[in-house]
Amino acid sequence: MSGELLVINNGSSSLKFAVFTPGAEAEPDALALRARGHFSGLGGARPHLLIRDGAGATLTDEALATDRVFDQAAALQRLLAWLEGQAGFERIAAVGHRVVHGGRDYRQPVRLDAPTLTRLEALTPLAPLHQPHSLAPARLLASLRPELPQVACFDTSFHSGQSWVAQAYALPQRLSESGIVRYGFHGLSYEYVSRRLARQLGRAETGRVVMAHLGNGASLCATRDGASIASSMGFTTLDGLPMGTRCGYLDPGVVLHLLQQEGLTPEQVARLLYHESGLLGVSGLSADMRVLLDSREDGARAAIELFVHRLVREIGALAAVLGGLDHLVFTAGIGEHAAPIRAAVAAGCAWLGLELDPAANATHSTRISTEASRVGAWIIPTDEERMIAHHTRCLCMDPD
Ligand SMILES: Nc1ncnc2c1ncn2[C@@H]1O[C@H](COP(=O)(O)OP(=O)(O)O)[C@@H](O)[C@H]1O
Ligand SMILES: CC(=O)OP(=O)(O)O
Ligand SMILES: [Mg+2]
Repeated sequence: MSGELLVINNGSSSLKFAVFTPGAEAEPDALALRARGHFSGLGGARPHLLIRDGAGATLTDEALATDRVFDQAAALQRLLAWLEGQAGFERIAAVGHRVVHGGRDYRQPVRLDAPTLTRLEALTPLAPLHQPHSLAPARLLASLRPELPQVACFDTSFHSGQSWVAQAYALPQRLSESGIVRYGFHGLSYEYVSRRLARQLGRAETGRVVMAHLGNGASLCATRDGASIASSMGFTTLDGLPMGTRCGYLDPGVVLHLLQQEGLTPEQVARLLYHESGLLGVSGLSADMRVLLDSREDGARAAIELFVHRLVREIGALAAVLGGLDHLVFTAGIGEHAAPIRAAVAAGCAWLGLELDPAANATHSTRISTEASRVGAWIIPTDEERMIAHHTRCLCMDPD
């Protein structure tokens, strides 16, 4: 395939993108990064755009217009204008999108045509913060360049081979059969990190691994020799760990209580659980871990304590499912950058045989456990965009 690959990773308040040139080999590492960009603070008071070239040099670093709401749609228009001015939109040969939910029907990356887009849009209630933002750019691009191949890469695919028992809820069978099961998310990140860990260890048999993707959304994934065994996220992106603004797992009785006793509407409950809970709700201060770590307020400390407690508890549960733990891997914004969080989690995992190397942790080294540690602890920066570019390349070169 000649031409470049555009990757769009659209989140609830951010849009990340990247441009890659495919190499001769169909390997993620063979893709040459041309540029990487990040629109942040979308829909808020301080939208911002940062673009770097493949070598990391800054191409654009600007505050975006605040005289009107700068949202995902505005970000996409700005991205297209930038592409025109740079390599030229015409040189883009295919576009890969991160789509959070593939539901029951999509277990692998898929070419996006009109019926597929419609089917994926129907999954919006299961990932309301993500699904619409992922699919809107695909619709716009399809209208601007109908001949341009577009590919959807799913967060859920990596987990689709889990055993039924890892996926099932203890609900009547007809509900499980209708698709109310655990799907798991952040799969593109886990797929990439898992490959990097294998590279670090020099073998594909990575053993019993728990990966912690700790960003705005946060989840854990247990793998055995690279295959997903269990995940902390379930049917929707609300489950599992507390996140920036999401509550994580909750007694379903709380939802019933809010609806029946407190008289909240379903929309109010959704707003509470998706947007007003998690680190933001507990701290009463911020969803941003940097702000919480810098704060001396009691709320900030409580939010961090709860976040770490739930992480340690869930890592223990996944270690039990794996029958032990060989490696613990940290990734995404908090996992890659927040040394105090990693230190607290590692302390809570000492009973599993994890011994942290504090100096390596403080300097964000790749391996952060001591030589003597029975469990290896690692920081492996994620690259969802590279993984999406890889799948897009594979699908557009070989439609089977
Ligand atoms: N240096 C840092 N120290 C602590 N937390 C950080 C740091 N840098 C980023 N983070 C946290 O990472 C989170 C965002 O992670 P990221 O992976 O970029 O999220 P997403 O891709 O889901 O938008 C935020 O909570 C942010 O505070
Ligand atoms: C699935 C999910 O929560 O994604 P993100 O971390 O990008 O919000
Ligand atoms: Mg993310």
